[in-house]
Amino acid sequence: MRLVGLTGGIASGKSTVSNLFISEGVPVVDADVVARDVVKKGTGGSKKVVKAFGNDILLENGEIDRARLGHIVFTDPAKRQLLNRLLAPYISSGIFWEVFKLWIKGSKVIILDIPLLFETKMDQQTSPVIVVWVDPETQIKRLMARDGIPEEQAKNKINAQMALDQKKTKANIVIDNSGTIEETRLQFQKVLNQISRPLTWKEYALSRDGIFLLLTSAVVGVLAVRKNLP
Ligand SMILES: CC(C)(COP(=O)(O)OP(=O)(O)OC[C@H]1O[C@@H](n2cnc3c(N)ncnc32)[C@H](O)[C@@H]1O)[C@@H](O)C(=O)NCCC(=O)NCCS
Ligand SMILES: Nc1ncnc2c1ncn2[C@@H]1O[C@H](COP(=O)(O)OP(=O)(O)OP(=O)(O)O)[C@@H](O)[C@H]1O
Repeated sequence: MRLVGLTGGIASGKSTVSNLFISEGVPVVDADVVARDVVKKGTGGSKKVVKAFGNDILLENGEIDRARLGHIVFTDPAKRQLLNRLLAPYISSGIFWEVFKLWIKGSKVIILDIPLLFETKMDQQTSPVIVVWVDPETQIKRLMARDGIPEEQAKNKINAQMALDQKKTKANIVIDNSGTIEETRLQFQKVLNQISRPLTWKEYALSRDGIFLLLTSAVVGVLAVRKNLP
């Protein structure tokens, strides 16, 4: 099974690219969806967040007021770190569970759409890592339009993450989503071909599965030889 990392900046187009993967039948685990599930009313995640941030962040129906919590954490780095620290274990086990279910179903390639892939070091579990890049002017325009927020708020959200240009330098594959959706689709097709081909022997040998297989074979081999020794 191959876990492919998909990341980028806020509103750079990760969901847009994820949807292209889904339309080609490649399953995607979306960390934002997992992050929403783990703070639903009554969950352990929700209780932790309310304990740390107070009842003020709750809506009348008992669900977390995401806009309000977002406003707090996107303007205060210490509060953001606190929220990240509280939710990280729930989010990573949620992602693990989604991957496990897909693995049981026999999925050979799974896309992990994780906005904070590098920040949480989850890039170490994925290969290759795809970064969806967009030029800064387009990013801010799309973010303001999508979330209906003013420029200052959009900048706060962008600055809450590792700089997109830095993410680009860490990528194995970059999709430039500054142009039209059609231009992105063309780049996507090439990436799809790239990740759908089987691993070469060298890639397999260097992958964790390959190393595991090699070590297991070595141990089994040694045990078998020792058993037959006089
Ligand atoms: C702050 C919250 C309440 C805002 O909720 P909201 O519904 O407005 O936004 P949504 O969840 O759809 O996130 C939108 C985008 O914001 C960015 N973002 C979300 N959380 C963070 C964060 N902690 N740090 C930096 N950027 C973030 C991501 O690019 C994400 O795609 C929410 O994002 C949250 O609970 N974040 C903490 C959990 C987390 O780390 N999520 C990211 C998954 S790796
Ligand atoms: N190539 C494009 N041309 C025009 N609009 C686009 C393009 N790609 C994405 N968009 C729009 O930009 C916005 C952000 O895109 P998208 O939601 O895919 O980003 P994202 O990286 O998943 O965001 P987030 O980090 O918040 O989850 C959306 O409104 C989307 O419709």
